[in-house]
Amino acid sequence: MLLTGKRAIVTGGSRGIGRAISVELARQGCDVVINYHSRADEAQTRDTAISETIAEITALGRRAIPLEGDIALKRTALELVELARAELGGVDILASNAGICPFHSFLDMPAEALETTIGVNLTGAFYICQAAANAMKDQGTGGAIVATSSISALVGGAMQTHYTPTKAGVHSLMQSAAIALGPYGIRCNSVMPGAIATDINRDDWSDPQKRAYLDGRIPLGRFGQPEDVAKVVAFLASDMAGYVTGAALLVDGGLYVNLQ
Ligand SMILES: NC(=O)C1=CN([C@@H]2O[C@H](COP(=O)(O)OP(=O)(O)OC[C@H]3O[C@@H](n4cnc5c(N)ncnc54)[C@H](OP(=O)(O)O)[C@@H]3O)[C@@H](O)[C@H]2O)C=CC1
Ligand SMILES: C[C@H](O)[C@@H]1OC(=O)[C@H](O)[C@@H]1O
Repeated sequence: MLLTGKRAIVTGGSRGIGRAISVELARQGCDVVINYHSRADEAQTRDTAISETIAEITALGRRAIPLEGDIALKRTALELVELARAELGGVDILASNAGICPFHSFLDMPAEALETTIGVNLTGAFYICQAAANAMKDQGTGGAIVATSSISALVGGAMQTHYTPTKAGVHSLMQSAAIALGPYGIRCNSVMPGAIATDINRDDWSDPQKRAYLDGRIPLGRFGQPEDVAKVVAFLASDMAGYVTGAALLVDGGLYVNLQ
C-alpha cells in the first residue's frame, strides 16, 4: 500500500473519476472525506451513488465520510476541512476533482452556464486547495494536492469554450500553488485525463460518429476508465512522487500527441 494511515479529501467523489479516486485512495490505505453535490431532482441517483461509494470503501476496511455541498462555495471547502479535522484528525491529501461540463455552443452561451462552470471547476478548486493547504501548513507535516485538470487544458472544443479555460486554470493553479506551498512540504500536481467514460460525456458520446472518431484517435485503442486516472492520482499523492511538484500528467492513452 502506498498511503497507509493517510487522511484524504476528495471533491466530486460520488461518481465517475472522483469515485474511482476515493476507492483507490482507500485501497492504498487512506480514510476519505467525500464531497458530492446534486440537484434536488436527482436526489435518488445521488443517494445511490454516494451510498455505493461508501460501501465500497467500508468493504476495504477504511472510513468514508460524506459531505454534500456545492464546491463552488467557499463555505463547502471550509466545512470539508473541518470535517476531516474532526473525524480523521487532519488532512494529508486533497484530490480536487469536482467538475461539470454542460456542452454548449459559443456564440449563444448563456451567462449562467459560463458562470456556473467557472464557479465549480475553477473557483471551487481554488477554495478547497486554499483551505486544505492551510490545514496542512498548520499540521506541519506537509501534504499532497492533486487536481483533476484535463487534456482540455491544452486543446480546445467548440462546445466547451466555457469549460476548457477552467481546466487550463486548474493546471495553472497547481503550478502557482506548488511554488507557494513548496516551503511547507506540500506538493501540488495535476492529472490531465483524456476521454474517460463517465456520466459527464454520456450524451455527447451517444453520437456514434463522434464516438468512432474519438476511438480512432486514441493510440492505446480504447476510452479511458475512471480507474486509469485514479491510479495516477494515488501515485502523485504518494511518496513515490516525493520529488514531483508543479507537474501535470496526461492520462489519455496517447490522444494528445496523435496529430496524424
Ligand atoms: N470524463 C472525462 O472524459 C474527463 C473528465 N475530466 C474531469 O474529471 C472530473 C470528474 O469528472 P467525471 O468523473 O468525468 O464526471 P461525473 O459527472 O461522472 O462526476 C462529477 C462529480 O462531480 C460532482 N459535482 C458536480 N458538481 C459539483 C458541485 N457543484 N460541487 C461538488 N461536487 C460536484 C458530482 O457529484 P454528484 O454525483 O452529487 O452530482 C460527481 O461526483 C471533472 O473535473 C472533469 O472536468 C477531465 C478530463 C476528461
Ligand atoms: C466532458 C468531455 O467529454 C471530456 O472532458 C474533458 O475534459 C475531455 O477533454 C473531454 O472533452
